Parts: sequence; C-alpha cells; structure tokens
Amino acid sequence: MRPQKLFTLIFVKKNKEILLGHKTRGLGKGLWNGFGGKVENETLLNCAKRELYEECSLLAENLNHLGVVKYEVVDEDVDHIVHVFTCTKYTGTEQRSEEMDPIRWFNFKDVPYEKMWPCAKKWWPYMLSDKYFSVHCIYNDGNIISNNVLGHGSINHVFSELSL
Ligand SMILES: CNc1ncnc2c1ncn2[C@@H]1O[C@H](COP(=O)(O)OP(=O)(O)OP(=O)(O)O)[C@@H](O)[C@H]1O
Repeated sequence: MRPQKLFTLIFVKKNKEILLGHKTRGLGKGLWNGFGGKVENETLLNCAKRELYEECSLLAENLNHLGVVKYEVVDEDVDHIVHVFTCTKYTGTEQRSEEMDPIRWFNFKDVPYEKMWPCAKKWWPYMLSDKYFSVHCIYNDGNIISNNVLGHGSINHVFSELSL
C-alpha cells in the first residue's frame, strides 16, 4: 500500500446553507472549502473538532462521519485520505481566522464550484444530501484524470471500498 497522510474536512450546515471559508495559505490556497487539516496525535473526531474551532471558532456538538476522499497525485508518493464530517449542532459564533478569510454561508444551490477543488462537484451532492460516499480521485498537474465516486449504505462500506 502507498504511504498515506490523514486529514479531516468539516462542513457546518444550517437550514440548507453551508458554511465555507476562503483558504488563505497552503494546500487549496485561494479556493473555498470546508474547515479541516492534518490529523496530528489525536483521534479523527478530535482533529475535526479542533480544526473547526481553530478555523472558524465554532464548537461542534455533533459530527457525522459521512465519507472519505482518497486523493492520489501522479508524481507524489503520498496519498491524501480526507475524512469528511458534517456538523449540524454547535455553539459559538462563526468567525474568520488567519487560515480561512473570509468565511460565509452559501445556499446549497449557490455553492461556488468554479472556485473550489475540481472534483468537489462530483461528491458534494452526496455530502449535501447526507449520503455515505467514497471517492477515489487521481490528479495530474491539477487536472482530474480519474474520479470514482460511489454512494454507500454505511460508513463501513466506505472503508471497505477504499481498502482503508
Ligand atoms: C489533492 N489533495 C487534496 N485535495 C483537496 N483537499 C485536500 C487535499 N488534501 C487535503 N485536503 C483538505 O485541504 C485542507 C488542507 O489542510 P492543511 O492546511 O494542509 O492542513 P492544516 O490546517 O493542518 O495545516 P497547517 O499546518 O495548520 O497550515 C484540509 O481541509 C484537507 O482536508
């Protein structure tokens, strides 16, 4: 198996709106995305809570593990495994951060797909409608050369589909 780096990605939802941030640095700079980052010496859930708090000041009261995106980049030897969560209960008031600025709510119908990672368009419909999903996306020079998106009946199926 190729070496893997683990990440979390969290989407906060409220009344058919989703909270996104404009990334100011690093991976995905200049693109809109949910909140998240590298898993450090912690559980996936704790990473998700920590990243959400660090990047937009919200404290998650629930986190639903909905899917996993496996990103392979040609010429890079580490795959990125991104665990996707949604959050519908939280405390605090959303605030921009150094890493996500500005942040704003988008109606599900007005998601800015053209200013996001190219493969988002394929799997977001699952995430927006709370369906379990797995994605295996292969990039070469920023272009998608293969993108396999599947819906599943449970998170266990997601794991077995990606051999995690
Ligand atoms: C082709 N590969 C990828 N395509 C699209 N999205 C990817 C990704 N690989 C990781 N992601 C997500 O992009 C954010 C990066 O976070 P990133 O800034 O690197 O992490 P973290 O906040 O720990 O970094 P700092 O060290 O604090 O700067 C994070 O939400 C993560 O889930």
